[in-house]
Amino acid sequence: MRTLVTGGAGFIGSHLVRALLAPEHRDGAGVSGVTVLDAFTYAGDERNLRAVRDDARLDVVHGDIRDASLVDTLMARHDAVLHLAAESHVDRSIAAGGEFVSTNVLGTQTLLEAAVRHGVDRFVHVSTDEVYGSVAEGSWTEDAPPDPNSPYSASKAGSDLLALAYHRTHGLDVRVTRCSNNYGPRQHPEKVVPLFTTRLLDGLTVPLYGDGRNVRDWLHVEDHCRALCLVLEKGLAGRTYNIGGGTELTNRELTERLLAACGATWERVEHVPDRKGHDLRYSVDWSRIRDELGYRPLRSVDDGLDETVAWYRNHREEWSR
Ligand SMILES: NC(=O)c1ccc[n+]([C@@H]2O[C@H](COP(=O)([O-])OP(=O)(O)OC[C@H]3O[C@@H](n4cnc5c(N)ncnc54)[C@H](O)[C@@H]3O)[C@@H](O)[C@H]2O)c1
Ligand SMILES: Cc1cn([C@H]2C[C@H](O)[C@@H](COP(=O)(O)OP(=O)(O)O[C@H]3O[C@H](CO)[C@@H](O)[C@H](O)[C@H]3O)O2)c(=O)[nH]c1=O
Repeated sequence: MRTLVTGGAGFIGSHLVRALLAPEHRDGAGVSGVTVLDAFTYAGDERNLRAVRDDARLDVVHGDIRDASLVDTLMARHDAVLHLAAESHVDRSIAAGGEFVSTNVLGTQTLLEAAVRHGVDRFVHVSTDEVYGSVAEGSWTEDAPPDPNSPYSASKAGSDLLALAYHRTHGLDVRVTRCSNNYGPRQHPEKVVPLFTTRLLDGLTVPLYGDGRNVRDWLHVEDHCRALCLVLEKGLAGRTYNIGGGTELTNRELTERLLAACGATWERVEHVPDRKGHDLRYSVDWSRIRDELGYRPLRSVDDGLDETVAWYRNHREEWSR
């Protein structure tokens, strides 16, 4: 199975490419080769793929998912698509939403059209728990209707609905995943874990939004990538799968752990005005992927965060952007 990974030079995409090319994974996923399609925006980075760049099974194409002609040419040569390319940062979508609609909605639609035209076997659309909106208590199942609040999450919800519509209308084998907050090595320092970690290691303060009581579920990027491989191998057409990490933390609790791991104290925390429309809590019920596909997270947040901080400490100079 020749697999096209969009956004494969980004944070999650590059971990996924490494997982797909790993020897222990080769047979299970039946992946014979991987093509990365990535526009190398500010979020894409050649260094993310350094570990696999000499692998003959990997082809990296610099290009845009909105380029219909390029997408058509590539789709003709692939059996499966793992679609991760997106504008991914909520704060940027609040500052300017245009690229979010353009890449996340229109880019996804461009890929879906070409996938139908070329009879692609499987199309895994990687989405987010943010499409459900905030939940005060309990957790959203896959049956909850989308109710997004930020321009980012609205653009992702639009792309999810389009993906499912191409399944219902054209019979395309689409599988949608909605995961919680990823963390791990090589994440862009705009996101809270690498932002706080790199700033603390550099002796700077960290900006905690509002009262810091917002809750996120934390998912190690390697657990997420294992889940995506399971969905690619064993998922069902037209089905949506929530993916969680199993540990919810308030931002204050997360900050506390990062301060400890970096050897810093609360004096380094700056309380700054809240994010506009800041969702209080995200939480997904991921029993479907557990019961149907056998997924469970293997990485504990305690070890995972410590390892992540250690990674940034060990790669500080190389990774300063
Ligand atoms: N990071 C998270 O916690 C998280 C959680 C849930 C879902 N997701 C979703 O997972 C996917 C990957 O997220 P990430 O954190 O790795 O994002 P990222 O910002 O690190 O990477 C996105 C990649 O997409 C590429 N890209 C952007 N626009 C493009 C375009 N028009 N054409 C081709 N490539 C383009 C970028 O160059 C980059 O390499 C996204 O779809 C995101 O919505 C992320
Ligand atoms: C950047 C930043 C963030 N925060 C807070 C806001 C959030 O409550 C929490 C996490 O913020 P971020 O790292 O930006 O992640 P969040 O907005 O939850 O969105 C992430 O997680 C989503 C999944 O839930 C993904 O779909 C998004 O692509 C990803 O960016 O930390 C701060 O307090 N200070 C900051 O400087």
